[in-house]
Order: sequence, then C-alpha cells, then structure tokens
Amino acid sequence: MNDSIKSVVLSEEQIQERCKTLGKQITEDYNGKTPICIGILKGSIMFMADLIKCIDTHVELDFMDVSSYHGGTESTGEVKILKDLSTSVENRDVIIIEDILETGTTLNSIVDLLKYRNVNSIEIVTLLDKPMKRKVDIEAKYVGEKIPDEFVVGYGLDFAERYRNLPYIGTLKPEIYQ
Ligand SMILES: O=P(O)(O)OC[C@H]1O[C@H](OP(=O)(O)OP(=O)(O)O)[C@H](O)[C@@H]1O
Ligand code: HPA
Repeated sequence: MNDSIKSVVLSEEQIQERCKTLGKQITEDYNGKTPICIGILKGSIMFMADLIKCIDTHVELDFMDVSSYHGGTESTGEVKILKDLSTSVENRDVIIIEDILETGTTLNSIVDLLKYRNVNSIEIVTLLDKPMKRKVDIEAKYVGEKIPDEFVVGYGLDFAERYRNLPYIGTLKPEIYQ
C-alpha cells in the first residue's frame, strides 16, 4: 500500500499534534456542556477516535453516513443520506466531525438538516480543508490543516474504498488513478 504513495501530507505524529490542538480548543469552548459529536461516515472514523480522546469534557457520540462521491475523485454534487442519526439533536450542542471539507456540498446539506431539527448550536471540526475547491459558502470553526487542491488518501480517506487504513495522509502516485 505504501508503494502507491507519492508524498506524505500529514504524518502520524503531525495528525496527533493536530488532534491535541483541536481537542484543547473544543474543551475550552464546550466547558460545562455535553455536546453531541456527530461523525460523518466513513472517512471520519480514525480522526473522530483520536480527536475525542483529546477532548476533556463529556461528549455523546452519534454517526451519519452520507455520500456525495461515487467512485472517482470528483464530487457529483449530489448528497444522499445512507444512515441517519439514532439520537435526537433538538436543543443540543452539535459538533460535526469530518475528515475533509472540499466543495462544502456534504457539510452544507448536513448543517441544513440539523438546523431544521432545531439544534441549539452547531459547529464543524475538520482535519483537512481544501479552500480552493469550495463551491458552497461554508467554513469549519476548527480546522486541522489547510491543503492544496490535490487528492489525498489515508487515515480514513479513500480512493475507490481503498487506503482508508493507511495510518497517515498522503497523495497517490498518478499511475494509481489510471
Ligand atoms: O466538501 P465535499 O466536496 O462535499 O467533500 C467532502 C466529503 O467527501 C467525502 O465523503 P464521501 O462522500 O467520499 O464518503 P466517505 O467518507 O464514506 O469516503 C468526505 O469524507 C466528506 O464527507
Ligand atoms: O482528497 C480527497 N480524498 C479522499 N476523499 C475525498 N473526499 C473529498 N476529497 C477527498
């Protein structure tokens, strides 16, 4: 699997540093509250697991599975709910946990849906942000790393469902796409 990687974007150590920094900020901002952390499947699983260990206030967990990518490396712009929450978010403080924010289509749909369900507050934490790819006006309050417009894999992020189990984040060699 490592043979397919062209360059490392965030090493395991760098990812853990980002988790500590973001966890500290979230701990300070949510002191005395019990937010619901909503992990967006499947890409956020590793980041969510590491991040919540760095948050020192009570949190509850839930998951949503939505899909905006169907195969390749470009967004289709369509968002489909594959798995909805199992808890009510009414009057709750919600933190959405994402692996990557790109066009913003996915998060925009989720934020709209959760606002419609009358959340008390809603913020986004994303490990990676590709601001150059944004098509929808949405920003995350907590960002691990801003990256250029290059397709990345690892640490939950996939190419055609592979590479999610790579412990770091990297770019793929061009021959892998062909
Ligand atoms: O800002 P956007 O352009 O909407 O892109 C970001 C979304 O795309 C990826 O999910 P994907 O639909 O590929 O599902 P996955 O997490 O299961 O891989 C990623 O995990 C984000 O949810
Ligand atoms: O760069 C990416 N890699 C994997 N999945 C993604 N979903 C949006 N952007 C990406």
